[in-house]
Amino acid sequence: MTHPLFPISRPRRNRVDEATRRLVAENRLSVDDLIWPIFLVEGEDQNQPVASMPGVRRVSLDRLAEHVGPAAELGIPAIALFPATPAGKKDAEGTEARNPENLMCRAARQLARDFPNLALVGDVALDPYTDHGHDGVIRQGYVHNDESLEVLVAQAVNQAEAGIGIIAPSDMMDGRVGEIRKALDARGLINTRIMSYSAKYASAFYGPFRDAVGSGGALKGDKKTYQMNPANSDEAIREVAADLAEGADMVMVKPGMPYLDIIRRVKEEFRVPTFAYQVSGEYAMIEAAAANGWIDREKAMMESLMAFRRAGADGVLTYFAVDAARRLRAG
Ligand SMILES: NCc1[nH]cc(CCC(=O)O)c1CC(=O)O
Ligand SMILES: [Mg+2]
Repeated sequence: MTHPLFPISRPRRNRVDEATRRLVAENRLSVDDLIWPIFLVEGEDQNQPVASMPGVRRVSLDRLAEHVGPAAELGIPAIALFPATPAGKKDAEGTEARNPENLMCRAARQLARDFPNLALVGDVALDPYTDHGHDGVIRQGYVHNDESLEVLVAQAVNQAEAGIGIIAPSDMMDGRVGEIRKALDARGLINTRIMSYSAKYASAFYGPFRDAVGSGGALKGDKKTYQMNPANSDEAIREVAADLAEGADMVMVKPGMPYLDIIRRVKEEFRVPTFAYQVSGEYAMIEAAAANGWIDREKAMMESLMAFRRAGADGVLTYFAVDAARRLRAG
């Protein structure tokens, strides 16, 4: 049985050549949609490869301008900063997070000076600074919500005062967006934006990232008492609603590709700026398959990024940002 409209209707007509395909394309990916996560390391003249993330580097501050320059020139609007902290600067309370001279703050001041048009996204969570690798402080074996808030707020204010324009809490403590907003406003930082990792799942896809920042080996247990259960979807809607009510300006879903359904639901429900994080494990999978010759790296990269746009994401944090921007600029 053929479709009753066939052969009058032939869906393939609109796919017949490149010009027509371009005309009828429903979604577009642009350089404006990209946020590039970068890793910072202490020391001098450091540009270290991350084994599980081919092409991704950890750089010291004296090599930072050279690292970030191409992204700025390509017009990528924002970069997200992640510090690798030496073991000697970690403790149970994440004290280094409040140090105005910590690596992240020094990087922020330098970048704000060298690249004034580049938005800086600061990850707020204690895992770079805790010797147990958790995102908050531990009391009686439990990541204590309310006591963690105090440190996270101090961390957020510290970053904002160093020039981070977009504060991105990734810790998943309850109430942190509201407390951070209040503290920023109290200091007159009314235009410091909050991009909340609202629906962040306890995921196996963060493995290579924990390698990159050196928090993986340290992590005791898992993050299931604060990050979301991958089985849940309605809960993501409640999390986003709470963060928006507390003052989040933008929300994020993380990881990305395995959670496109969540992005779609969040976008449809709230119609607010919604971002996806294509996380380290997703990047590593594409790179590994490409290195084996099993998939075409560039095509898989561009297809994965378009998938986020189609799902409803306004932008994507992706380790592919620079390569994708080059590709988009080339036309
Ligand atoms: N709060 C820390 C944080 N911020 C971003 C990522 C992961 C990013 C990635 O995998 O690319 C993580 C790891 C975690 O929650 O353990
Ligand atoms: Mg929450």
